[in-house]
Amino acid sequence: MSYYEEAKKIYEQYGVDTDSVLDQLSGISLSVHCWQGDDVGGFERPDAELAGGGIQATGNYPGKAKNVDQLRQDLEEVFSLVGGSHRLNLHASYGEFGSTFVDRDQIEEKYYQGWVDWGKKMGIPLDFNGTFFSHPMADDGYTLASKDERIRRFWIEHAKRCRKIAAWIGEQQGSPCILDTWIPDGAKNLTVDKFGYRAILKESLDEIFETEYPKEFMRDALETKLFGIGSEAFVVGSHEFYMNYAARNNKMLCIDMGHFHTEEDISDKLSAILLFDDEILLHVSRPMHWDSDHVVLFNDKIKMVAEELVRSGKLETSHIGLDFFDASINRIGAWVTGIRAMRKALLFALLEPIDQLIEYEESGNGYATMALLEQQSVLPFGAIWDEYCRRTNTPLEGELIDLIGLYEREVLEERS
Ligand SMILES: C[C@H](O)[C@H](O)[C@@H](O)C(=O)CO
Ligand SMILES: [Mn+2]
Repeated sequence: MSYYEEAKKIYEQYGVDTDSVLDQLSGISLSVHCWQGDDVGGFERPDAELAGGGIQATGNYPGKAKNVDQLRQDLEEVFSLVGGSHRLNLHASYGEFGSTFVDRDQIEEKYYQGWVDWGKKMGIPLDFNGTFFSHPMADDGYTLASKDERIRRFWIEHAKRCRKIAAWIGEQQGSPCILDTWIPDGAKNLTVDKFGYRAILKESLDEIFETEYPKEFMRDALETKLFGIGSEAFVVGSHEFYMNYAARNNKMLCIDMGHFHTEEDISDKLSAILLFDDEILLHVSRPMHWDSDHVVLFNDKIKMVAEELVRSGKLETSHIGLDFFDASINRIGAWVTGIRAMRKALLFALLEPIDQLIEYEESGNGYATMALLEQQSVLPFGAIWDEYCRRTNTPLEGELIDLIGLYEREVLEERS
């Protein structure tokens, strides 16, 4: 009997059918962020770099993608090493702009046609993000909440164009494009007129959302945040702000695991949000002391998020995006590790004997609930994961270091 067959029998004793779990797992889409490949630089200008905006990429590992072709090449490598269904989450700054500079308030559909075509060829639908940072018009810390009307209008125009582009992408690919809006607006020091800034942001959003797009083409998500580098004292688009805005305006919340106090249990927020909202967008990340965007690992926090999605029965209407960027290590390895870690967490959660756990809980047998969860942690999960890799024609864990090393030597080291 194979290792998998043995493991399957063990899970059967808990009423879990591993074959149907593996089928279910393949169908869950993970939206892979394009920005791990070039440290959030984008391709608006040669050698563009992430600047300002309360986020930071640290490290200078060689081989980063310097143009769209290199990024696609890297992504194709990544997708060959991770199994299951995926989407690509594209930032507006990654368009194909040619040799002329195209400012953010001038972007149009045509700059993203190449990505849509590539996505269709790869069987990978796209999601989209407005880029409200790394730009002189964001240098004073405010974009959509700016008190400078010229700056505010510039970013409103960007946001409107992003929505139009997202709807166009969704229509072309036959799958709704999730548009995430994250703005860096906030202040390093004490801010007196918080109410005023938030009122301006609300006004900007109201105008941006005046145009309705069909749900089958695009959906809007708003990303909340507690603090950022350079916005330690005040973030306009806080959790409470967007919770209220989203609820009253029928928008989706984006919950980034790095955007809360590091001691907060992000997983606990999910059932509270999903009870009232049909959909949610997650930015799965691994904050270390701050919103550091470390590579996601198969750790307790990720497991707890995956468990909540499965236990709440809301996996179908949850959009799982990844948001990490580590410039200090092999970027392909970073991507692959993070994507696979999220997939492992989902598998781990899907293998739970939920009905039995609930039965114990409802009968007041707290010890049995705890004991059953402890048993789960020592079941042969690795055998099921290996089988998933086999069924999706992707490498086993033990093969990754060599494969990624090979790509590094053959491709990344050739980049000047
Ligand atoms: C690049 C992304 O837009 C960014 O990471 C955003 O999602 C965020 O989390 C900012 O802290
Ligand atoms: Mn994020």
